[in-house]
Amino acid sequence: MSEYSTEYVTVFHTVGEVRAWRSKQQQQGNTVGFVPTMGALHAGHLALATAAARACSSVILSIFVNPAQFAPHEDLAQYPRTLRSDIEKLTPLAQTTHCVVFAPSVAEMYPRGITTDRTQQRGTFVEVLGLSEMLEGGSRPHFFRGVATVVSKLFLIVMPEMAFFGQKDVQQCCVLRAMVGDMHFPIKLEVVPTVRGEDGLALSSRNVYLTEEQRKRAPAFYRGMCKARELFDSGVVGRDALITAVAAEAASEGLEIEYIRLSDPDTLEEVDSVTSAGAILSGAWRMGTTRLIDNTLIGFEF
Ligand SMILES: Nc1ncnc2c1ncn2[C@@H]1O[C@H](COP(=O)(O)OP(=O)(O)OP(=O)(O)O)[C@@H](O)[C@H]1O
Ligand SMILES: CC(C)(CO)[C@@H](O)C(=O)[O-]
Ligand code: BAL
Repeated sequence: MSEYSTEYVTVFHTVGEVRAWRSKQQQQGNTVGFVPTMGALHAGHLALATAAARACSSVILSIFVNPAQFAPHEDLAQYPRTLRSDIEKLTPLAQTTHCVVFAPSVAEMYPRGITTDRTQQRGTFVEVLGLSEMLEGGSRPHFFRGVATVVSKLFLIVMPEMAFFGQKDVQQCCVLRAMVGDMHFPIKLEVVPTVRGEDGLALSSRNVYLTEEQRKRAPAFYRGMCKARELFDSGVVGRDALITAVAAEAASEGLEIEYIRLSDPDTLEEVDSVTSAGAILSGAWRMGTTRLIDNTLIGFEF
C-alpha cells in the first residue's frame, strides 16, 4: 500500500497494481474513465476528472512527468511535483466516485531507461507523422513523439473505455485522436473545454513559473482571441484580420509571440480563411523563460 494513499484515494505505483485494479473493475461491471496528467493539479485537471466521473463508474488519473516529451533544454527538472497535495485535491471527487491514482516511477514506465537526448534514445516509440510537426511541433520537435509514446503505454496499462484531454492542448487532442484511430485503440477520446482564471488566462501548471507582473500581462493573449472571435461573429473570416486582432492585443502587453496560426481542424494546415469546417486559432508566447500556449475554436466544436 502506497504511503500516499488516503481514506478516499488509493495510489498505485506499479503496472501490476493497475492491471489488478482494472480486472476488478471489469469483474464488477464498472466502466473506467482515464485522465492522464503530469500532476500539479488545478481546476482544469479537476474538470477532466469530473467529466470522467460523469461518463464512467470509476476514474483513474495518472500523474507522471514524462521525460520523453521534454527536450534537454526544457524544464523537466523544475516541473512542479506535488503528489501529496494533488491527492488532497481529488478527495471531494473521490468521496462520490471511485477514483484512484497511478503515479509510476520513470523506471516503471521506461524499463529500459529514457534520456531526453533524442539521438541517444533507444527502444519503442510511437510517432504520429504529419500532425506532430505542425504548430507546437515547430518549436518542440521532440514533443508529440514523447506524448504519443507515453499515452500509448498508459492506454495499454489502464485499458480505459474513455480518456479525457483538455482543449488547452488542442494539438495534443488532434494528435491523440489520430493515434487512437490509426492504432485501433478501443478507447473513446473526449475533449474538455479549457478552464480559465477570472481574467481569462488558461489554467496551466506552468503558470506557477510566472512572476506577479508577468501573470498580470499574460491574459492579453486570451483577450486578443476574444476580439478575433467577435470579428468572426461579425462576419470576418480572413486569417490576417483574425491573427492581427490577437497580435495587437498581445503586443499591448509586450508578450513575446512565438506563433499565432489559423489552422484546419483536421490537418492543422494553415488556412487563409475560416471555412464551413471551422478553424483553430492558436498560439504560443514567452514570458521570460516561461512558454505558454492557448487556442480558441472558431466555427466548430470538438
Ligand atoms: N486549463 C485547462 N482546462 C482544461 N484542461 C486542461 C487545462 N490545463 C491542462 N488541461 C489538461 O490536463 C491534462 C494534463 O495536462 P498537464 O498535466 O500537462 O497540465 P497543464 O496545466 O497543461 O501543464 P503544462 O503547464 O505542463 O502545460 C491535459 O489533457 C491538458 O490538456
Ligand atoms: C497527456 C500527457 C499527460 C502525457 O504526458 C501530457 O502531455 C499532458 O499533461 O498534457
Ligand atoms: N500539457 C502539455 C504538457 C507539456 O507541455 O509538456
